Amino acid sequence: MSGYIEDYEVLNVIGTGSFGTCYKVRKKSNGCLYVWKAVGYSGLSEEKKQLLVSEVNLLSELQHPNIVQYFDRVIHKETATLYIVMEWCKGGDLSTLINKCKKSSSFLDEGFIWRVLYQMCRALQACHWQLSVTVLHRDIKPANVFLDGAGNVKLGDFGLARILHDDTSFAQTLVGTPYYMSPEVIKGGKYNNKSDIWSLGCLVYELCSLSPPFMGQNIKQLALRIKERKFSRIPAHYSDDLQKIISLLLSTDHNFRPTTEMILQHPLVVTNIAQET
Ligand SMILES: CNC(=O)c1c(C)[nH]c(/C=C2\C(=O)Nc3ccc(Cl)cc32)c1C
Repeated sequence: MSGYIEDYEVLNVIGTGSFGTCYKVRKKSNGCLYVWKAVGYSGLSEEKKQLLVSEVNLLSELQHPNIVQYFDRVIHKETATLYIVMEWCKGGDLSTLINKCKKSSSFLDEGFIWRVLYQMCRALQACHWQLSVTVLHRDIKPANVFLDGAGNVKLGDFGLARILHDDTSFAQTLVGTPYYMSPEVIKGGKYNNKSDIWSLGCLVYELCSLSPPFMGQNIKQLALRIKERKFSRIPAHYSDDLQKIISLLLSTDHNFRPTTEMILQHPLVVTNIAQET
């Protein structure tokens, strides 16, 4: 399905993510709110343009309560812009939530953090196994996790980095600081499903500590910290169970990192999620 830009009323800019600007829009035919991400494709080869459209078509097949739903795509040839129309998440993103906690010197509730872990695992499970091909998110971070109005946590903004940028290696990460980059990718290895699990571990850690587990003054120092895998315990008021599950997700060897299924069935998760529902 492909719509037209005239189908939508642009309300305001809500952010600039990887490879594009996001706008809050209203669809004229039903009055519903959506977000569209404007991605310029003028600099892409014909092959990459086809890849981009097929990638968006693949993502539109990903239908899951914990994945931001792709609804439509609009190709505006006059400006060589692809508009990707996605679900409106009225609760905003986790990066904004973390910044609010920092400003108010407060912490997120442990129960909320367990719910984020659980629902993000469900989202990754769908990405990794639901379709005929494995979809790796490749850019899990607080700014790409959203909250709807019903307490659901949603993974969004699938970094189209693999298409829009040739090299997603550590050294070539041009958009932001790669705090969540996994050890195997730093060493030049292939990004794999377990790399998403590492990033999820970094995300859960940051929800607790309001800072990433690994930081550095520069890319080189950050890479060293990640490879050394030394990180402080999450704040003392959070449970040992949460500390243990984060430590498991941050296993240096990706072979020892659990799959989404193993996490969802892990006794620590089952016990703590049962208390939440
Ligand atoms: C302060 N943040 C907001 O107000 C906010 C709200 C209420 N929603 C969003 C962002 C999105 C949103 O609501 N749906 C989205 C789908 C894809 C992407 Cl890349 C972003 C969004 C934002 C940034």
